[in-house]
Amino acid sequence: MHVYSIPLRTRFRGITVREGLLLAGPAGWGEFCPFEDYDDEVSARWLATAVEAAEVGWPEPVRERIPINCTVPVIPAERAYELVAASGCGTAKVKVADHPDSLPEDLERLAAVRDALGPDGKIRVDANAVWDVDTAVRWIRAMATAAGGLEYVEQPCRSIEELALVRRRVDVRIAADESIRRAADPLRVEVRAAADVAVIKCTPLGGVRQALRVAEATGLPCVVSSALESSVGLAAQLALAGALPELDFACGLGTLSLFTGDVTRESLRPVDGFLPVPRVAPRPDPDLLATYAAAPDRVQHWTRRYERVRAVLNRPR
Ligand SMILES: O=C(O)CCC(=O)C1=CC=C[C@@H](O)[C@@H]1C(=O)O
Ligand SMILES: [Mg+2]
Repeated sequence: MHVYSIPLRTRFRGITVREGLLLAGPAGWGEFCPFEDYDDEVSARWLATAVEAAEVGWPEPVRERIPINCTVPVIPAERAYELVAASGCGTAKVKVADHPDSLPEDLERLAAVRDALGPDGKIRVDANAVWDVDTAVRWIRAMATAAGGLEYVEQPCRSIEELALVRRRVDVRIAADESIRRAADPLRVEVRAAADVAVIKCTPLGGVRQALRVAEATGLPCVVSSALESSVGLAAQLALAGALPELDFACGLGTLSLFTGDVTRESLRPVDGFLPVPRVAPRPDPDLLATYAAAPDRVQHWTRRYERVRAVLNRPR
């Protein structure tokens, strides 16, 4: 087992350094990387994903390559333009609503992203559940205008009921993310009246097979999106995108561009807006593991966390 610690280029989801634990088994490498605010019960699903990769492997894919969206964090408009123009992606996902007065900056960033993508590009936004219904309706309309059209808006409000109300009042598609992955039972969330698209992440859902079941249960077209993994964890997400029966949208798996480094020489960075579907996770490189080795106290933290969560996962249910 190895614990990595890789600085991010920009703050994302409130963090500036990404940490995770890599483990190896007969089927390959897996990654256990729940964010710090997740307790052991929730983290058990994240561990199940790592264990599936290391001990069982993934189902056969039905496609060989996945279209990828570039992810635009909360950065100034000029930097957003450069990031999107350099990405080679035809779709961009823009993080918005980072603070209560963010609207003017968000609109500027969206206009810059449209300039970089050109008229044929697709732009989606992610509000991470911060708006109430009226704010969502107002801001989505303003953002759709500034962006010259939106492909969808991801999780504008917290509850499924609120998503349904927003959906009736705007003519932009709604995507559900937290509503699915943070549900007590993701197999039983009723999102069809509240959303047009389901965002599915195998890392927090308990593995590729479980994520395929959740995707089917939503009854919606799906987008696979990252949980900010190294290439080892991203490989599982690509296996999911490769195995979904239908895939109509670009996937949010280009997030290594947010990292300053990686644990493998075969980094899963998109080329011309696509990533291949790997059969196994890329092998970590000993020198890179040493470069990005976590400090001893963090290794101890992750080792203890792993042991506690393993006990939760092994508990008879
Ligand atoms: O979907 C993407 O383009 C990138 C992934 C992404 O946005 C996220 C990754 C990790 C944590 C989440 O807060 C965030 C999301 O909300 O989708
Ligand atoms: Mg999201």
